Amino acid sequence: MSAPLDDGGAAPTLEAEQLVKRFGAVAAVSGVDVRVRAGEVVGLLGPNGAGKTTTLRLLAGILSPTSGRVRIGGVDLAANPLEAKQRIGFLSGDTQLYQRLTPREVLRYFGRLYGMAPARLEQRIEVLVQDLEMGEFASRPCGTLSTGQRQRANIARAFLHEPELLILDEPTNALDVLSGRFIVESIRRERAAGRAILLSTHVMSEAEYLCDRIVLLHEGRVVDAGTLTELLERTGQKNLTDAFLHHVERRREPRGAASSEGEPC
Ligand SMILES: Nc1ncnc2c1ncn2[C@@H]1O[C@H](COP(=O)(O)OP(=O)(O)OP(=O)(O)O)[C@@H](O)[C@H]1O
Repeated sequence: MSAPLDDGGAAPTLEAEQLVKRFGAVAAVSGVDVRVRAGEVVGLLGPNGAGKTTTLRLLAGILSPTSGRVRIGGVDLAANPLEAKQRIGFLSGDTQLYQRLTPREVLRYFGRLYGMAPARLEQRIEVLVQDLEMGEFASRPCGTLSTGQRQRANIARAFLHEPELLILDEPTNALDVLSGRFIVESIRRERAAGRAILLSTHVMSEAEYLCDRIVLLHEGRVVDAGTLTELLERTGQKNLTDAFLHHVERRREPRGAASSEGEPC
């Protein structure tokens, strides 16, 4: 099933329709629709191999879809990739910083790639160094930074050009509780500033706290989508972990054994 994942209202910043991605015989993504509006955090959840990273890469223009369409701020990603990508800040799960450059130098490098005016770029770097509390390590080579420090620098890179859409692949992966909460709060600030945010996570408590809507992906398809309240009501569960397990385990049952519970959206 695919879901429109939308509740009406203003035009979404991100709009993807019927995304399909095959790698040879592997159907990684099989007809996914996603919409995210300004000032909204949407969480993409699913078990390992569900297609989360592939979906985020398709939406960020890192991968081309086998079929389907993506628009960012109304700009078609396939037809105008440069214009569409200017509107995106992407945090990939495997982002590597240049080991010998400092976070400030990395940000300067990417700011130039984004075509930012020098004065604005320097101002943004200082704002991000302050907001993400990077002062202590912003002038040290990235190769010497801890996991949490590196992730702050990666997040700064995604936020740098004030894109209207943030696509974040597991932004708190491998971080301790304090560092994770710090990143979550920085994402909430970006939402308050009006950005549209799509992120993947395996941390259910984080999704419950942060996400305005949640999309559950399983075997490349959307199996449920909505607010936390809607997901809990539909599955009759008390928390997101149980709602998630409800969907995954239901799909593990032998063919024909799954209940006739209506598919939402
Ligand atoms: N380049 C590729 N070539 C072949 N298969 C791929 C490729 N990239 C992803 N896949 C397959 O597509 C499916 C979805 O993978 P994907 O990485 O998108 O899942 P995921 O939900 O992000 O998983 P995880 O939570 O483990 O990171 C998997 O079966 C994976 O093996």
